[in-house]
Amino acid sequence: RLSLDFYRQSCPQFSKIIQDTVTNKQITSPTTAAATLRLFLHDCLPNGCDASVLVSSTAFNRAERDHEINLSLPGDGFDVVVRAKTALELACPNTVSCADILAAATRDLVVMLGGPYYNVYLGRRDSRISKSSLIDGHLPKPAMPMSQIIEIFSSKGFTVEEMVALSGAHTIGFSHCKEFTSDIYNYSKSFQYDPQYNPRFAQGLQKACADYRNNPTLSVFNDIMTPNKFDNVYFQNLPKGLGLLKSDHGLFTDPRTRPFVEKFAADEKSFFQAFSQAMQKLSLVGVQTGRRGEIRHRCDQIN
Ligand code: HEM
Ligand SMILES: [Ca+2]
Ligand SMILES: [Ca+2]
Repeated sequence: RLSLDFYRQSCPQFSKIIQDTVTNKQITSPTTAAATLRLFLHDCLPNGCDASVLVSSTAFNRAERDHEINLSLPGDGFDVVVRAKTALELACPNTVSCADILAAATRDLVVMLGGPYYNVYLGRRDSRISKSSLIDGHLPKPAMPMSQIIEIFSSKGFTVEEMVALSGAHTIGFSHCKEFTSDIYNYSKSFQYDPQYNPRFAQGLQKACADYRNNPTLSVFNDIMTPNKFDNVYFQNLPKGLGLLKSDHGLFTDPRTRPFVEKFAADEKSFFQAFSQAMQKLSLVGVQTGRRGEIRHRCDQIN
């Protein structure tokens, strides 16, 4: 019951307001696109694309946002949604859901960085719950075995190829040192690193992260070659040992995922096609429509 022109009558300025907000925000804060794309994933995998990740905790409820895995979600992703919501409430009060804003803003930001356009169907409603305790097991972590990562995505209806395509999101953005230092910076093995890393890359990472215990904000680009461009270079990096996270390497070493890494590395068009199709599918996971859920007045608060 979602549709492309859901707001045609009720909020004809919808697309333009999102587009303007996103453009301004990305120009002033270039980390916004990656921040928002990851935020969208972290909304959609646990209990569907329903803006549950945007809700702030209260004295009575520990919200998803305060789950450990969500603490590193950057403020810019939340901020761009709030800005669009503020503008949309002025133009069309009580009409547009935060979940639709996040879905549409993510698409527009991917396109701004050179990624493919895909259709975002609209009419999602916002969740009336957000519980930190419901997150476990729904989001992938770099140290998980590939089987478990595949299982998380397949439980939401994604094939292995779609999972690999979605992981191409790591063509932009960055990761904090603590997400990969156990692999490149293993003191007990006297500076040995996981052999899947290119040795010079591993040394570079050791240097960049040398002080990460004192400075937990230290971070490294996911795609060291073209960190701000949405392209297929992420996949070209993996066979060279230039993947950052253990899960990135895993996509190349695991025989189930490797053929897709090779295909997307060789052919950007096929990556873009698979990514757009999988993103459109991601944007439909578990959506609430009709009279379920609500249109939140504020994206960080259940009505
Ligand atoms: C396959 C399993 C995946 C794992 C284990 C994983 C894990 C991670 C981790 C640990 C980070 C670093 C976060 C930080 O330190 O702040 C990260 C960053 C990121 N992830 Fe993933 N991810 C996966 C798949 C995906 C998918 C499917 C998407 C989107 C469709 C995605 C989008 C992003 C983006 C855009 C960033 C950069 C965030 C930023 O720069 O602010 N990831 N991921
Ligand atoms: Ca959600
Ligand atoms: Ca890139």
